[in-house]
Amino acid sequence: MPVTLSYSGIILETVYPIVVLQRCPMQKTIPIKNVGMSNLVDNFQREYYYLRLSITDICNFRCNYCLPNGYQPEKNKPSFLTLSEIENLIAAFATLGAEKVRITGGEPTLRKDFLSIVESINQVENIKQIALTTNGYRMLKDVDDWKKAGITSINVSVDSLDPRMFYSITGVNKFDEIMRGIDRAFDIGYQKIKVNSVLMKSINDHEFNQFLLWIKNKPIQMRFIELMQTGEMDNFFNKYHLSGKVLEEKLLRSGWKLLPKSYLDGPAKVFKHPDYQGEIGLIMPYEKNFCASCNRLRVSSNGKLHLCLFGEEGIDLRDLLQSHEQSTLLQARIFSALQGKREHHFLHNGDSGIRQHLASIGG
Ligand SMILES: Nc1nc2c(ncn2[C@@H]2O[C@H](COP(=O)(O)OP(=O)(O)OP(=O)(O)O)[C@@H](O)[C@H]2O)c(=O)[nH]1
Ligand SMILES: C[S@@+](CC[C@H](N)C(=O)[O-])C[C@H]1O[C@@H](n2cnc3c(N)ncnc32)[C@H](O)[C@@H]1O
Ligand code: SF4
Ligand code: SF4
Repeated sequence: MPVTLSYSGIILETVYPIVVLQRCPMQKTIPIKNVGMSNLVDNFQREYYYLRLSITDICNFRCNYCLPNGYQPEKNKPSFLTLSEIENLIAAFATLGAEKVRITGGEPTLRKDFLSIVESINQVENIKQIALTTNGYRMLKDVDDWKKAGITSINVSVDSLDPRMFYSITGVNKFDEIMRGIDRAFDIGYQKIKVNSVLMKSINDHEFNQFLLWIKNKPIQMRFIELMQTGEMDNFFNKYHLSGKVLEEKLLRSGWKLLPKSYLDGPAKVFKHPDYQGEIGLIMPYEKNFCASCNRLRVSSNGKLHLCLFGEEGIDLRDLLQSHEQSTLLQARIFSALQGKREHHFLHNGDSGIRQHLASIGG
């Protein structure tokens, strides 16, 4: 059944009625609740203030859980969003209420115009945080420039504190340099660094106590991420997935306390202990209700809006990123698409949608 919606006086033709109909098969009037609101709110009353923007899917690492064979160039692939397309995109999201942009990839810092991208996002009114997720390859050399350009917070992936294991997971022998990059970030004034580690049974789970020791006197938020199943994994997931619940119980037993969350925070459950300067974050996407607090949307490096980390093909925005004058239409398309966002992922059924690996969208 076609449904006509309007946003800021513009008639929207498509509102993804199938999703809505599946939720209420008996209803003739479709209850789209958020029509006419200027902020990004979905049909489950979740609000979106946080955009994860992937600026490239190229990566120079070969993480065993992500790109075990390294980055494979594709023929006839669309080019990455240009600086001006990114400016138009961020301006539209900011008008819709986004306050935080996370730049991710692939490895985002490999883009030659990385600093210009950050600088231009920094000019957009209403954007309060520009965060970066990086493998840390360029951190030691470039973190000063990142800060000057406007990066407000950095998440860096370090899957092991043992340099040999680090090499075996990532395929890159840069452990010491990445550690020095983190130190440099503190030296130049970052108050906190978040470190991501994908939890893998018998690969790095035995390092938990070393990680604790590491953050005792450092303001690091050490995050353990449950391995998520993606299309390119064969037996990897079954062999190595470990629930973060075990760590949560351990933390609670030894006096760590769950901290409250801000509306701009990502999905980690964050714990604090009076004897530690650092914090522990657990990202547990297989936990019940993980998606209830979803506050983020994603745009891929070729300009597709992804409502969920897992799932659909993406909604092309690129034709509306060509000039500032298209902003209202662009906002309308984003708003309309959001009304089709699903309540949660279907990872429990082994369904990661089209997601072959997380480098394609930035995690
Ligand atoms: N399933 C799922 N995983 C997510 C989501 N957001 C982030 N992650 C995973 O969390 C891990 C860390 O992500 P980061 O890029 O560091 O960002 P974040 O945890 O959202 O960080 P903050 O914005 O600093 O709170 C990655 O492995 C992501 O794939 C999400 O919405 N759903
Ligand atoms: C896709 S990477 C992109 C940014 C950057 N290259 C990096 O590694 O930080 C973003 C995050 O996704 C995580 N990730 C990748 N594949 C994953 C998977 N299958 N399960 C859980 N986390 C994953 C990585 O550990 C990293 O922290
Ligand atoms: S997790 Fe990040 S660094 Fe590792 S292969 Fe994927 S995109 Fe590259
Ligand atoms: S899996 Fe999808 S719905 Fe759930 S938190 Fe992540 S992006 Fe949001």
